[in-house]
Formats: sequence, C-alpha cells, structure tokens
Amino acid sequence: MQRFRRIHTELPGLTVVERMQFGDERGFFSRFFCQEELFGFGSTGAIAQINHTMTRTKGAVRGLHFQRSPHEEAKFVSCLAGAIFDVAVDMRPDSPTYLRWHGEVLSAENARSMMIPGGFAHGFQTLTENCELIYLHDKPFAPEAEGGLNVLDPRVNIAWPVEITQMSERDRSFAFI
Ligand SMILES: Cc1cn([C@H]2C[C@H](O)[C@@H](COP(=O)(O)OP(=O)(O)O[C@H]3O[C@H](C)C(=O)[C@H](O)[C@H]3O)O2)c(=O)[nH]c1=O
Repeated sequence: MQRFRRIHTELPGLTVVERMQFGDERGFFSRFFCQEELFGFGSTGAIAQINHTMTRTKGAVRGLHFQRSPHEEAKFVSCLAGAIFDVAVDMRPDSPTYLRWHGEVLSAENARSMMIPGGFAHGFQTLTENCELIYLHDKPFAPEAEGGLNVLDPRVNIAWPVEITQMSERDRSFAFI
C-alpha cells in the first residue's frame, strides 16, 4: 500500500512528499512520517527534534534559514493548518542549481510536505491566517551554526506570491549575497 507519493523537483535532492489519506465515514488516517519509507526520499530518517510554529498573519515570511556544516540538517516541513508558500534555496556551492529556488504550496488540504536535504535554506510565506507548521529535523539545533539568506536577495529573486506583511528584525537584517 502506497502511503507517500514522491514528487521530484528541478533541484536535485529536493522532494515534495504527498501523504496519502485513507478516509472513511469518521474522517481519515494518514501516516505522517516513516523512517523506512522516506529514507529513499532524501531523509536520513533520523529525527533529532520536532518544531511547531504558528504564524497568525497572512503574508508573513519566516526565513530563509540554514545551519552551516557540519550541522547542516534535513527538514521535513508540513503545514497542518492554513496554507503556505514553502521555499527551499539550493545553497550547495558545487550544485548545478546553486542559488536556484523551488516554491510549493503546502496546506492542510493538499497534505503535502517538503523534504529538504541539508545544504538548502528554508523559508515560507503564509497564504492564510493562522498557519501551523510541524518541522522534523534530523540534526539538533546549533545556534552557533545558524545562517540566513535575505528573502529579498536579488541574486535569488524569489517570487513571493502575496505582499510581505510581517518579518522578524533578524530576518530583515540578513545581508544579500
Ligand atoms: C530553529 C530553532 C529555533 N529555536 C529558538 C531560537 C529562537 O530563540 C526561537 C525562534 O527561532 P527563529 O526566530 O529562528 O524561528 P523562525 O524564524 O520561525 O525560524 C524557523 O522557521 C524557518 C522558516 C526555518 O526553516 C527554521 O527551521 C526555523 O528557524 O526559537 C530553538 O530553540 N530551536 C530550533 O530548532
């Protein structure tokens, strides 16, 4: 029985995963994550921490964040309430798609997650109010290794879908490449 549908993207290693829902008159059952089944999808399978964020305002942007080597982390990002435009930027200097970005709508309705390998910066914009995200990280948080990419960096040129209404001062302060 297929529990996940793997959707390749144009960035090597970056995968969208659709979580299949098995419905009945009560609602549905869905496997949220599976080390065995997702290992081949770019996940190391390890879960070092699980984070939960709530973003109340539509148009808010969080990111773009990454952890530097040797703390680069894979993230399995899901939106369980509302809808977001999720973005991953290839930060691997030797990659043929270095600084290219991929955007994907993740929502409670479409049951899609983004499997983001280490070496990518991650951020998102809310498309509705009250968006809740769950992140599975395969490495522990390493604040000393945290890096950031400015969401408006012209070198990356991300097409954010709606007007940006809210950002943290920290995110605003990231230098352009
Ligand atoms: C990432 C992280 C943060 N924190 C602490 C550090 C700060 O005191 C506080 C908020 O962190 P931050 O401002 O980085 O939260 P966001 O701006 O929502 O960033 C997150 O959203 C973007 C889109 C991401 O991809 C990152 O995974 C994550 O950093 O939580 C922790 O204690 N553990 C953690 O793993």
